[in-house]
Amino acid sequence: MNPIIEVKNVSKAFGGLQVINNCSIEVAKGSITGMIGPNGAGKSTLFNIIAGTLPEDSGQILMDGEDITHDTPDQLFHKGLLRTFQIAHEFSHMTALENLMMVPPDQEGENLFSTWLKPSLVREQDAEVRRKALEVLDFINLSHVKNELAGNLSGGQKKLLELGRTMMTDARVVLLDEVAAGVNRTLLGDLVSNIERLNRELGYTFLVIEHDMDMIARLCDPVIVLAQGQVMMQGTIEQVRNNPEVVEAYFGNAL
Ligand SMILES: Nc1ncnc2c1ncn2[C@@H]1O[C@H](COP(=O)(O)OP(=O)(O)OP(=O)(O)O)[C@@H](O)[C@H]1O
Repeated sequence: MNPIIEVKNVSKAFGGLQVINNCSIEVAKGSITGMIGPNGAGKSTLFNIIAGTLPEDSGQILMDGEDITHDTPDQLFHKGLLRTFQIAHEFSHMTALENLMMVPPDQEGENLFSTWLKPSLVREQDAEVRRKALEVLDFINLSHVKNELAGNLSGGQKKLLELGRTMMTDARVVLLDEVAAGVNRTLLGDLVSNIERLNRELGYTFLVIEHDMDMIARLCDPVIVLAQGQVMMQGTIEQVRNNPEVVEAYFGNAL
């Protein structure tokens, strides 16, 4: 396997609570890797550590063999490692199109000095960003709501827009945290097929935390089961479902 992300012996405690316990995982390049586990298993904590928003106590994280353990979220963004976030409150007053156009870093148009010095360059870049944003809206099937305020979109459309935001940069690895929550079944289908297309057509690698087992089953291979801050097992969803220890100890009849 050719890992794009390697988590090596990472530990994290909150006060006296050891939440991540010498945990190691590998995410294969080009995979859609799922991460499941009972409440409190440490999934979000591990995500936050990988995404650079929470410091680990010990251990190392590599991306394509390069040490990214101490990178900030901004540095990771520039390296193509992104995490989807809910559309922040301030962005809910912007249209879907504007939300996408906000994403690219280092936009010349945002720099007053360059606006004044190189107006034609800024206009060209604005046009380019707009063209890309329209393409992304088309890809995620949201063209019909491009001028709608993001705050007025349905839960599922917001999730699609969040996914679209990752397409405005050259993402390589996308961390998805519970994207299925609150999304109706029809839009969930759209979301799943868009994730698959991004994976297949643009080569995105995904690491997905999800409680929705249907979504995990449709999308993810392999699936990592986290329990008490450690990997309990890793395998196909079938192997996970057929592992009596996993089922009995952690999921009851949920699988
Ligand atoms: N900032 C924090 N301070 C103190 N304890 C925390 C903090 N963040 C998480 N925890 C604790 O760490 C443990 C793991 O939480 P985490 O959110 O990583 O689990 P999870 O697997 O994502 O759970 P869920 O499926 O419920 O989202 C929990 O007991 C939680 O209460």
